[in-house]
Amino acid sequence: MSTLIVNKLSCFYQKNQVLNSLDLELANNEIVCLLGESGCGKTTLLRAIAGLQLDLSGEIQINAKTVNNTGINIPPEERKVGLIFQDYALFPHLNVFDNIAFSLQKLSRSEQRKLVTEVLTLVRLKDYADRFPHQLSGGQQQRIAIARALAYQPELMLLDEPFSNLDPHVRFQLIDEIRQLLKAHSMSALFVTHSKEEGFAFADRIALMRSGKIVQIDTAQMLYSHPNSRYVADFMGLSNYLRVTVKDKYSYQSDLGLLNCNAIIEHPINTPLTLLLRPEQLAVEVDPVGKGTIKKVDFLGAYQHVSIVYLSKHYIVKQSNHYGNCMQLKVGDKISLIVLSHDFVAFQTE
Ligand SMILES: Nc1ncnc2c1ncn2[C@@H]1O[C@H](COP(=O)(O)OP(=O)(O)OP(=O)(O)O)[C@@H](O)[C@H]1O
Repeated sequence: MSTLIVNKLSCFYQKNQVLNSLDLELANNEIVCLLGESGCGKTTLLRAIAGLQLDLSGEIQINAKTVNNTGINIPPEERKVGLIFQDYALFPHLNVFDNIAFSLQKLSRSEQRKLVTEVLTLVRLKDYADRFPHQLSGGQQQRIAIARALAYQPELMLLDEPFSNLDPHVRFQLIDEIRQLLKAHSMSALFVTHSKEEGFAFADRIALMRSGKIVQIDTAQMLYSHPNSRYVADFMGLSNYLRVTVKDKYSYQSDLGLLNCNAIIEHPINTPLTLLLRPEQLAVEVDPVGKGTIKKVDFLGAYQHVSIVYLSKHYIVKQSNHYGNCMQLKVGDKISLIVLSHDFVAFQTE
């Protein structure tokens, strides 16, 4: 069963369409990350699911219950979603205990005490119940915000850039902890971030948004290695593009020679296509009669990026520094450029 189904969801701010017939499905116990350029509608989508957004059309189901559709708009407090924001949103005048107990007012004091202790234990801050928010570090405040959301026993967690105020060391430790916590409690989560690295570390799948739509949803590995468009390819990492024509079912003809494919090419012979070549799918060899010239070498420790012009086209090649032996390439060196064997991704030539 799915925890969340979003079906043809559209949203307008005045005449400005921010969500455009968007579809999304989260399986039980699945964590999905929404990535996309600023302004593409990520926060609006979270707000719509939480019940905080007006002017919606389309359907939203949470655990098979329709919370939004024509004539249906279940209020936020009845949707059983936990919300966690970037700024923690703790009440500054309440201590940790009361911050968490705030949404538990229907319970008796002893029930509240039991639940608060339980969730504080989960986030490893059992001894902090009497502290006030200003007496906690950013990471601790965020864990309290998470404890408060957990105490509410939500069916779905919605997290809007929850880690962006934290320094990198605390951030990735917390990402790891919260992921384990959500998984241990079989909870699904939808998570907004600007950071691909956070998305990779936290989510099972990444949904890449553009102009109010999800353009591809898959594991981070698939989005990187098998993007369905140049937009996704470029968003996920550095890309080189090479014009090719289909020579036969198993090979392409290109400026870099004949490229043999592992899989059958579905396009007819002579179709012009554009191949995606990640920098690590290329290699260089110093060659005094090579057709390429090195323009720049950026040494980055474990690897280096080598910028090349080959037959008037620019390429970036990544060289791993496996044994501290990054090749001693110099600007101006003549080289030949080699395409390493891999599963090719080809797009229609624009
Ligand atoms: N209250 C509002 N009134 C009018 N337009 C709004 C309002 N809130 C957001 N928008 C517009 O809706 C679009 C989507 O905003 P949203 O905050 O969902 O984007 P986002 O992808 O979360 O952006 P960011 O990554 O910068 O946080 C933007 O163009 C924004 O300017």
